[in-house]
Amino acid sequence: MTQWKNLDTLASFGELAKVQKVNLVEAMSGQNGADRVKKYSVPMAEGLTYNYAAKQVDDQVIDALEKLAAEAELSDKFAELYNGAVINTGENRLVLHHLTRGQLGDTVTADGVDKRAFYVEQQQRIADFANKVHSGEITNAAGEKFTTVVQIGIGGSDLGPRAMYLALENWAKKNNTFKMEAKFISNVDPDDAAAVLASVDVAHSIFVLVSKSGTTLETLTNESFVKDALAKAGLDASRHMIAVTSETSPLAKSDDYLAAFFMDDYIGGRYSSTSAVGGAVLSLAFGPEVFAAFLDGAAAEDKLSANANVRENPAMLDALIGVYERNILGYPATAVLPYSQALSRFPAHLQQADMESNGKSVNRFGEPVDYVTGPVLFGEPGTNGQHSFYQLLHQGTDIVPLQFIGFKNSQIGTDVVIQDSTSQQKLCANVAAQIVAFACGKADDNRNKNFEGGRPSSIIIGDQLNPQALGALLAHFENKIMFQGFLWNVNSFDQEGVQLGKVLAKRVLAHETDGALKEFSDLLNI
Ligand SMILES: O=P(O)(O)OC[C@H]1O[C@](O)(CO)[C@@H](O)[C@@H]1O
Repeated sequence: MTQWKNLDTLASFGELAKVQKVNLVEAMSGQNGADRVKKYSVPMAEGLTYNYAAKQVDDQVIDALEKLAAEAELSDKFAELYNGAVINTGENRLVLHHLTRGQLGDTVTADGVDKRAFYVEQQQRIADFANKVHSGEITNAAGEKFTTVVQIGIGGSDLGPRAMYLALENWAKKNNTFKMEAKFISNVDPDDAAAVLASVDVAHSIFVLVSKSGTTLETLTNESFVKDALAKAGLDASRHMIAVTSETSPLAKSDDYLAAFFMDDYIGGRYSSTSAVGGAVLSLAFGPEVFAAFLDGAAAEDKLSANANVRENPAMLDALIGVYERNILGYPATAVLPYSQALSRFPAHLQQADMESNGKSVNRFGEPVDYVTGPVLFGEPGTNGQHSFYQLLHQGTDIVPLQFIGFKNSQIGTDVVIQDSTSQQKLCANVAAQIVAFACGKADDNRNKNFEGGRPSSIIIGDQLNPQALGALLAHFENKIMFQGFLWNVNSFDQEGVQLGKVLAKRVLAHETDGALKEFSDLLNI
């Protein structure tokens, strides 16, 4: 059994603080920089590479981080997690999202069933269902094929699947595996559902209601919104809706759905993209084979994450460097910057994955911690972000460590040569330029034009964003977040912080308010 200890009680953390800090401007300038780019690079799965040359680390720092990983028992804790320990202590639950994409360790039995077999069974049921929809065996009441899939869900039941869909939409079109367009309704803002419904042909749409708990206010409200639209169109909602939920949720018992597919309480919402939550919409949109390839990529990356050798484990290394930046260097935030339009919603997904997991002030035993935990995370695709918030990143008073992602090839392959370079080359040139500009800066006598440099970044580089690479990328970040939670000794798998707002909103709707809550309710005309 591993020991769960606060970060600041670990001797190796004290030692880490004493290691000489790296001067990133010097480290990344001239031949030094060139050598570091070659040296500080580690293979990920599916042809991806994690390069940390422009991070504020050197061999001494990495040695100290290795000791920290060993003392914090990161590898052993991961093994306990995938072998079925109750890692989510807050909710007394196992944490099994890795099992949705592969058998990493022992057979895990819970609720009397082999959990890997359960997840595979659900994948198979979804695959059969999707194939029947595509072949026209399952149709609308008029016997016509469904052409669009609309997912209804919020948080983890929206962000991951939506980000993954957008990431692969153009790839699937280019590779002739695109089956159906997908749309997403998430916000309880009525304009969200109304606009999506106005943009689809409801008679040929299949709606996927996704809610693990089956009780989320926004999702149930949007379900009613959709049912109302179906009824107004003279359609039987139960011929147009499927549900993805846990077997214990109220939705599981309902006859309102054409079919129901299951995840369980051991899959956190923000870790559910590789479960039935992502599986239904992605299998319908792209075919089950594409979803299977995505799972393969995630499984391959999980295997690397199980390697106890920090220098060969990109997720663990990334996590350790992130903790070094947060707790020793004192940086408050991090930005995820994919130079890939297809990853436009990937930062939004990671925002939930990271901030809902590690935005905690108490440790696993409910005791306050005396150190900072999860950073603020934000991001947008490059090069768009360069024309937006990069000013602050280059010359602002805070140093924000950056996580770039880039691909050598586009997904569609259509390109144009302007001024001797393609758009893809321009995209890649920009990310290379940004890494060096952030790290090295540029001295100028005019202070307004001076760049201090010393702003750390890493980059994940791949050949092309395909289903396998996307799976590996997702698993990398999920595992990074998990390792950081282990280091901070927080429970990364509950989210009590979202409850208070929900309770107060219910009170407002029941008109049970006083004080400031009543005044704001009045101001908003509720
Ligand atoms: O799938 P459900 O149960 O509707 O939950 C949706 C989301 O709500 C949250 O519980 C936060 O409010 C997330 O963690 C979760 O992803």
